[in-house]
Amino acid sequence: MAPVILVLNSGSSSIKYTLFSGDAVQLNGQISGLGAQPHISLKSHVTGTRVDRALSAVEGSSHAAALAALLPSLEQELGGQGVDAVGHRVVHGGVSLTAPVRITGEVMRELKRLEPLAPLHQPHNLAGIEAARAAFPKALQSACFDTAFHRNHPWVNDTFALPRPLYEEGVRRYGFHGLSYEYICTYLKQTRPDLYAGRLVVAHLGNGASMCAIRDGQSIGSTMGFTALDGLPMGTRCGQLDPGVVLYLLTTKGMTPEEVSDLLYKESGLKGLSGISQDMRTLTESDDPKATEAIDYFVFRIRRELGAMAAVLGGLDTLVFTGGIGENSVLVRSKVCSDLEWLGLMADEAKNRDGAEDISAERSRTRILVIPTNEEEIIRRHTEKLLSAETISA
Ligand SMILES: Nc1ncnc2c1ncn2[C@@H]1O[C@H](COP(=O)(O)OP(=O)(O)O)[C@@H](O)[C@H]1O
Ligand SMILES: CC(=O)OP(=O)(O)O
Ligand SMILES: [Mg+2]
Repeated sequence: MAPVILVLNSGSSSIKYTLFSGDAVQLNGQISGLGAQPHISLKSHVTGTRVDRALSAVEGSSHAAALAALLPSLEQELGGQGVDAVGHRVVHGGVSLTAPVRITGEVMRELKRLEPLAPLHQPHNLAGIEAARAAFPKALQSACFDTAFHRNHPWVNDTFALPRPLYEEGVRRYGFHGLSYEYICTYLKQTRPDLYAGRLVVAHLGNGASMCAIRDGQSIGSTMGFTALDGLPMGTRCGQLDPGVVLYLLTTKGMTPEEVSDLLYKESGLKGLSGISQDMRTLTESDDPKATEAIDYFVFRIRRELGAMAAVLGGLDTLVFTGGIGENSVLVRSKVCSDLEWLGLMADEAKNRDGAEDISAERSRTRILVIPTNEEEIIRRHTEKLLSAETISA
């Protein structure tokens, strides 16, 4: 029988979920607006059931409560069939968790220790795990890490120029969005092996955003570092910042560490620059010059990193756009790709507008692709492997 696997991607204000039977999606959806205006949407690809409603304040009061609200629909869908495994996206795996694992007490302790390094994500990832353990006590629970994809990147990309003992205790550049990069790599390997074998840059542009230089399916360098604050500006995160600014905020301005953390994680990026919104759609529709400036800064940083990555790779064969903005924003893709003929890169504006997978102009030496990411599918594959390894050894 095909294993039944539930995949949970618990974010700061949302839980995205997909129920798989084997590799077929049986049901998917998300609970959004946790802590504000909680809402559940769900679509069954088997029975056609749809749910689209606001959750009550009680149902939306925590990740556990929200998962409990989802259970009746899941149980109805399963019709008495059990869930064999629950696969979780976990943003930070640190130095030691470098591959998907079955979640044990020891794993949970290590993940908890890493919470300060991913305050927007890790506590919610762990809340999702606790809730799933209570709801599906017999199922295998697996953790798949955003950091794992980068663990073998070169040392020069792994370290900061700080005294060595700090590196030894784990102050390193980890890199994130690894499940998304892994998905793009497996997709390219299957569909365009020639491009997979070349010099590749993937721009994962969502609410969180990062870029990764890839060779033969291996991360060579990424824009995110010790935490998911570094690199590109994001919805509410600052991206690359002179550490002197942090010292200034703490000393001259006398801000507390919590205030600085909130400023850098929740009030900066597109939201901080525009003063309007963290949402790229809202900024694109706005005619306020600050919205345009926020988009321009976002694009400027992407182009800067693209140049740096092309230098690290010794050239560029393929640029892939993915993530909510990368997949949907015609404007951002167009601005990123403008005047890059020197890099052999030219977009075809009609293809860009029409939603083609390959949006490069005929005479572009570098291919420009738009590929929807699928972190859930990667988590399913890893979880299924753990499940079958345990069945064999049992
Ligand atoms: N049609 C669109 N045009 C421009 N931006 C879009 C569009 N659809 C989604 N986005 C942007 O994608 C971002 C969310 O990306 P997503 O990858 O879904 O986020 P998350 O990191 O939370 O999973 C938001 O900034 C949103 O505005
Ligand atoms: C790591 C990270 O930034 O994740 P997300 O894009 O889901 O916020
Ligand atoms: Mg994301």
